[in-house]
Amino acid sequence: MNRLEQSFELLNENDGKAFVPYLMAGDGGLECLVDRLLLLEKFGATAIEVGVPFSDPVADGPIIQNAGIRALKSRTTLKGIITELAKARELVTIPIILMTYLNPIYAYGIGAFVQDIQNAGVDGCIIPDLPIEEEDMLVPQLAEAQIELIRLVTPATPLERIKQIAGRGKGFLYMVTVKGITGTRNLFQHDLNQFLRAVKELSPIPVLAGFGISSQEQINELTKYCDGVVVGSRIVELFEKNNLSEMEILMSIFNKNHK
Ligand SMILES: O=P(O)(O)OC[C@@H](O)[C@@H](O)c1c[nH]c2ccccc12
Repeated sequence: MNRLEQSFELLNENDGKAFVPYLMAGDGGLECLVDRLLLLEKFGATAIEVGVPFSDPVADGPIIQNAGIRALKSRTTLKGIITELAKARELVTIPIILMTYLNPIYAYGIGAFVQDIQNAGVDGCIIPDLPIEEEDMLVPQLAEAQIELIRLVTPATPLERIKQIAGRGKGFLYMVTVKGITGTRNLFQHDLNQFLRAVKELSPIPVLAGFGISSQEQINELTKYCDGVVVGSRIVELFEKNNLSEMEILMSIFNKNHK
């Protein structure tokens, strides 16, 4: 069983909810990546989504776009990130999910990419611009390397397609909460809970909500209807401000040491 499946099994046994923070690799310099991953693990992360900076990040809002620009300015490369992740794997026990657009993988070479991330102990990938119709170019190799592709559905995805997408995955289904880009928001569409419930019903694997989540209130509300949350922009912002105490507070309900 893959590390991701294991983590979710453990959560289920304890009636727990998952917290998956996102960070941009190379923001603040690639040399701080391992320490940041360790910190997120200590604060109670279930798994960590590690973003690869890219020049045309079509799904990203301003906070993550800017983090990507900072990372690219400090000359972060996919190769460099994978090298750091291999070091992290010796210390970090929770699953690592690499989030990248397709283009950097393509430029790296698909075979080399899969082999290198497998050696680095990566457990999953999120590739937002890889539709299920095109998966064959990559997913068989990932499956062979025991790396899960985490697939996304959004409020614009028809129910029939949600069923199809959810039925393919093993790790978790990423439920995008908005028809839009990443970034903190105060309000969600009023029918979001209904949508979450419908997705949850259709999905044989855990469902995590992401996009626009930045407060404990939002987390408490959303996790009534799903198995956990992904938080990106808020975490990126707190790392940038070096406001680690606020990060610890945001994650405190997930930190078993505090219970
Ligand atoms: O930043 P937010 O609104 O908290 O959303 C999570 C998100 O950042 C992270 O999962 C992510 C960053 N870039 C992406 C691109 C596509 C899908 C997901 C992502």
